[in-house]
Amino acid sequence: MKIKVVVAGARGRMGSTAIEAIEKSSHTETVAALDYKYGGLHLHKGTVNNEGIGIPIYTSMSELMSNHAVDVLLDVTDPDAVFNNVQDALSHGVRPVVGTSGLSRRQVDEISVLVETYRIGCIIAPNFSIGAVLMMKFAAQAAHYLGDVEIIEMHHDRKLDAPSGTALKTAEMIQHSRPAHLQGHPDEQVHLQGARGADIDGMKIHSVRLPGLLAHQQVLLGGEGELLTLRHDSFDRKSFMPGIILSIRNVVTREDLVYGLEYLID
Ligand SMILES: NC(=O)C1=CN([C@@H]2O[C@H](COP(=O)(O)OP(=O)(O)OC[C@H]3O[C@@H](n4cnc5c(N)ncnc54)[C@H](OP(=O)(O)O)[C@@H]3O)[C@@H](O)[C@H]2O)C=CC1
Ligand SMILES: O=C(O)C1=N[C@H](C(=O)O)C[C@H](O)C1
Repeated sequence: MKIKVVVAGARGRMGSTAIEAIEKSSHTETVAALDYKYGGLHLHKGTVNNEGIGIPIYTSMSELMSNHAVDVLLDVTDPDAVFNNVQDALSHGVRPVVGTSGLSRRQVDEISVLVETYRIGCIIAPNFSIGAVLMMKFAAQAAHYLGDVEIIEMHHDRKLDAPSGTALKTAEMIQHSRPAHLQGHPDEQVHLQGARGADIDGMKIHSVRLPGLLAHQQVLLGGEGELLTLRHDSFDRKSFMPGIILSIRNVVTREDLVYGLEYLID
């Protein structure tokens, strides 16, 4: 039996690539799209039609559930939509796999409580790319020895949130191995607001948005007379697909919340 997946954000860049990957896998199938508009229409290769071609679009989880058996919700929408979608899925017994960035720490904590209440699995993956997850793990390992860190994340100019979910998760992972401390000159003078980037425990995060980019991150770790640079590049959204399929297959086996793909890979 294939795992039945509903995709929220199915018309978008990630959603349409994910549907192709879900269809290609012998373990998964897409049964419907959850959207905020176009209910009653169908979606085929990212295009909405009224000819019944492709998967049906629903604007309510209850209506969707009364027409289809569903195991997993893949959410790749936007920061304003994701939290409601996850709450809705959990209350309908559907396991969320969340790729959407921009969830606050408080929202993640609330999702954790819901997961415990309903006792069904949920995976939140700030980055589905295995290479990016390795870069984050290596950065956390390296920060134990080289504790002065600056993160530069670079994305396409259609991205809504800054800093990226990946940069925030990287900083969070580094916080476990790096005691909080001031970096740079203690009497530093900033003459242009934002010049030194965002600050987490003294670590700096810089966000670049440009056409031509997709998703890239450098973690710079400085020591006396040396610099370690860890860099990851996603050149194609296909880089996220193995992580999505891994998450969908894994979430159906669990009853807890996983926040980060590093817990699914050794
Ligand atoms: N975890 C990971 O590895 C990755 C995560 N992402 C994240 O995934 C998200 C989507 O990225 P991307 O595909 O580039 O963005 P897109 O803007 O291309 O796609 C998002 C889609 O979601 C739709 N949408 C908005 N609100 C809702 C809603 N309430 N219900 C259903 N659909 C909705 C949008 O519709 P409309 O166009 O009408 O607004 C749009 O079609 C972002 O948060 C991004 O950061 C991206 C890449 C990798
Ligand atoms: O918006 C994107 O494109 C991406 N968003 C995620 C993030 O915020 O980290 C993951 C990846 O970087 C692509």
